[in-house]
Amino acid sequence: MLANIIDLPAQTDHSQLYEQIAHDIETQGYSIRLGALPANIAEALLAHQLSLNSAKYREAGIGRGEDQINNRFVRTDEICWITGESDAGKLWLDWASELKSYLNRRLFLGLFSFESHFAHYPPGAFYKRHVDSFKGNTNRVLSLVTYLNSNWAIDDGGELVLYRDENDQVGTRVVPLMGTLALFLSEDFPHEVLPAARDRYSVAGWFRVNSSVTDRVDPPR
Ligand SMILES: O=C(O)CCC(=O)C(=O)O
Ligand SMILES: [Fe+2]
Repeated sequence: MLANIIDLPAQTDHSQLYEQIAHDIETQGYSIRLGALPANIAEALLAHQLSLNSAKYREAGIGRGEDQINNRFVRTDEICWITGESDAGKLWLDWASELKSYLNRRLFLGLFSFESHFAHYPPGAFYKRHVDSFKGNTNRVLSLVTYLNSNWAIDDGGELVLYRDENDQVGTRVVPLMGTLALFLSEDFPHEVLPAARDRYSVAGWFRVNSSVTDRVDPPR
C-alpha cells in the first residue's frame, strides 16, 4: 500500500476543481465534491496519519488559545495539527494555499491564512452540532474537510451532517469517503459528525481573514 503512493501520478493543474468549488460557494455557500482531492495527496495524507502514534494526538478542545476547554459532551475526537514538516503535510498545505489564492481572485474573500489538523474519531466518537465561527467573534471564514477512509459502508455511520441554517433539522449528509471534499462558509452552516462504527480519519481546516490590529498580532490557532 505504501509502495503505491510513489506510483500515483501527481496531478498539478487543479484549476478545474478550484473553479467548481468557487462556483459552488458562490451559488450555495458550500461545496461537496466526492473523491475530488487529488489521489496522490489523499494517499499521502492517509499514510502519514496512520503513521502518527497516539502521543502525537491530543484530545480535541473547543474554543481557542487559553480559553480552550475539553468538553467530552460536545466532541470526542483527537487531533494533530499539520505544520508542513512532513511531505504529506506540505502537499496538502500547498494545495490549500493554491485554493486560497484562487478563491481570493475569484470571490474576493480576502482569505489570509490556513490552519488544519488531522482528526481521528475512534468508534463511537462524535462532534455535536456546532458552527466553526461565531459572528463577530473569530476570523474563520471558510471551513474545509477531507476524508481519508476507503470502503466506507452506509451502516458505518460517521457522516458529516451539514445544515442550511439554524432551523434546518434535516441537513445534507456527507459520507466520509476517501478524497471527498466538504467546504462551507464557517459562520453560516451548523454541522455535526455522527458516531461511526469504525475508525474515522479526516483532515479539517479553516481559511481565516487577518484580524490583526495595529499593536496585536494574531497568528493562526
Ligand atoms: O469531520 C468532519 O466531518 C467535520 C469536523 C468538524 O466539524 C470540525 O472539526 O469542526
Ligand atoms: Fe466543525
